Amino acid sequence: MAAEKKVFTDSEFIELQVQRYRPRYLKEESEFKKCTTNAERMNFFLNNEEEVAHIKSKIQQIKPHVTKCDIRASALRKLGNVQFQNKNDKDALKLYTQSLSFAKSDEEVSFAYGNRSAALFYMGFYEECLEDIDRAFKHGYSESRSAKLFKRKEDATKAYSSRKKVVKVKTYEIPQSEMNPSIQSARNCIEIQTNEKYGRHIVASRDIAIGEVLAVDKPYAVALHTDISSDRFLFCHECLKHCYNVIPCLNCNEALYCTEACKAKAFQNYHKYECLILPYVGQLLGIKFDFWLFSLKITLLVMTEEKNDETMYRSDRYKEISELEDHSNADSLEKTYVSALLSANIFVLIKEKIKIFKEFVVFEEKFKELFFSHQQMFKVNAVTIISSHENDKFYTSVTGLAIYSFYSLFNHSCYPNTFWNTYESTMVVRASLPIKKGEQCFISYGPYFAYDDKTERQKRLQRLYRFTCGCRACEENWPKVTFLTAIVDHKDIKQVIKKLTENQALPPPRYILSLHKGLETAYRILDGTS
Ligand SMILES: C[S@@+](CC[C@H](N)C(=O)[O-])C[C@H]1O[C@@H](n2cnc3c(N)ncnc32)[C@H](O)[C@@H]1O
Repeated sequence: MAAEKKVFTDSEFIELQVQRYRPRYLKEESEFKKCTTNAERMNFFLNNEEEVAHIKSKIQQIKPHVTKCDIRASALRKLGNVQFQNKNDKDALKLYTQSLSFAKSDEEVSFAYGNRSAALFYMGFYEECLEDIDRAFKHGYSESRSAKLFKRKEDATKAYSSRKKVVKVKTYEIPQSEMNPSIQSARNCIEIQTNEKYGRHIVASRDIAIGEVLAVDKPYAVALHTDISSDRFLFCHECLKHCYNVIPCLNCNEALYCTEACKAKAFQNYHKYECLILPYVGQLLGIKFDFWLFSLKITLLVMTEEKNDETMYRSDRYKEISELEDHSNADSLEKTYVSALLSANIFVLIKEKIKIFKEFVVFEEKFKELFFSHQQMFKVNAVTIISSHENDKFYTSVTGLAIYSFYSLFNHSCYPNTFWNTYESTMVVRASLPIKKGEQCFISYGPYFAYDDKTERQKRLQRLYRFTCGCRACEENWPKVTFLTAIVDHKDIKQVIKKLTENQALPPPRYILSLHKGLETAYRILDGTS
């Protein structure tokens, strides 16, 4: 379906739906206005028997997507063979993985692994190649073809042991001695404060030098985007790790994992439920909206989380997520109405297909409320993850979603003094300018004063995040500094980048360039420092 291929931002998606449901909203507006909580907003639709019956009948008419099918697996594998013969190894590899995701019988599974091992061999991923050969044999790879596979195993083993360069994903951990005693993900140079203007915010507890790491935050949860582009076959559904030889879920063809451990963890925690609605969710409303599956995942995680009353600000606990700002009441009533209506549809689908609420009426009420509240919270706090792989020649990127509890406390400035980048899904925040003790640490949520007018910036922040920016650049109405983009390669900028990356696990320099473009220069020019 064409609609599924387009990656909508949440606001674009909801805005389109708002137009669609306007006549109905206008009729029901005055009644809906009386709802004050997210549970009441969901129940506005779910307590309406006619509405629920209508949703159920739509669900009954859905023909679920085929999840496992040897004929399709074989066709995809053959398409992979064509790419392989044309030496397009990476395209071949993706098609073999797609084939694997559909493969039902052991024979098809073993062929897909066997063929993928050839693409991996020619791409130079010998370890992954050897893993796939073992998997092919485990699934009973046909004896008549085994000789080829044994030979590849021998060649890959030789090549693997004699290779010089090992590609390692860069990572960063805060050293034990520098850990913040009261914030799990922060270094001991920052603290959380609260004031009327900004709510909670991050402040330097000592002078911080340019390039210093402030926080290394792990997400509470992540989700691959639901766009069906073939890049999703190169990432782990559970941890977003980039992986050339993912293994499929046994039931569906959408979830693939980097290891058996990730597969088992995902299945146990949420995927055994998610898997049941995947063949339907895109068809019920004509689109598979990322926030629905992500919210389902977090709602299921919450239900099984162990209690932890520690006073430290934690990144791996739901309590912090539940306290994040959501500005539910700042959205227009019409948008809230439409979001609740769509969520109610998905909730009925969940109830029909997952059947986890049979005995737990209280659980069902809680689930319903959280399922909608999480989507409201994502609008302000969800982070798009871009994965890049500069270390190997098969560069690729994919977008996922993540939710971080500590990183979400950083406020925005159009003249930020920190920047972030992700290592797989770990978020590292560094100082891009020197920060004095007592100063607030800001990130940019998108707009920079150097490139956009104040009105444009404020409009964007209001539309996407529902607040009026009160940063220094906005309050003092700084002029744009567009010429800066022209000098990003100036040797002084290179010097700044060198300082930024010295002794750190290096973020790719192009990230710094694209994220901060000329801001370091702006800093030098405006404040006269270098
Ligand atoms: C991701 S949260 C940041 C943490 C938040 N201050 C809290 O107390 O949880 C984003 C919200 O912080 C506030 N905020 C962030 N940057 C701001 C700014 N430049 N001016 C005014 N308010 C801001 C807005 O309420 C915004 O919706």
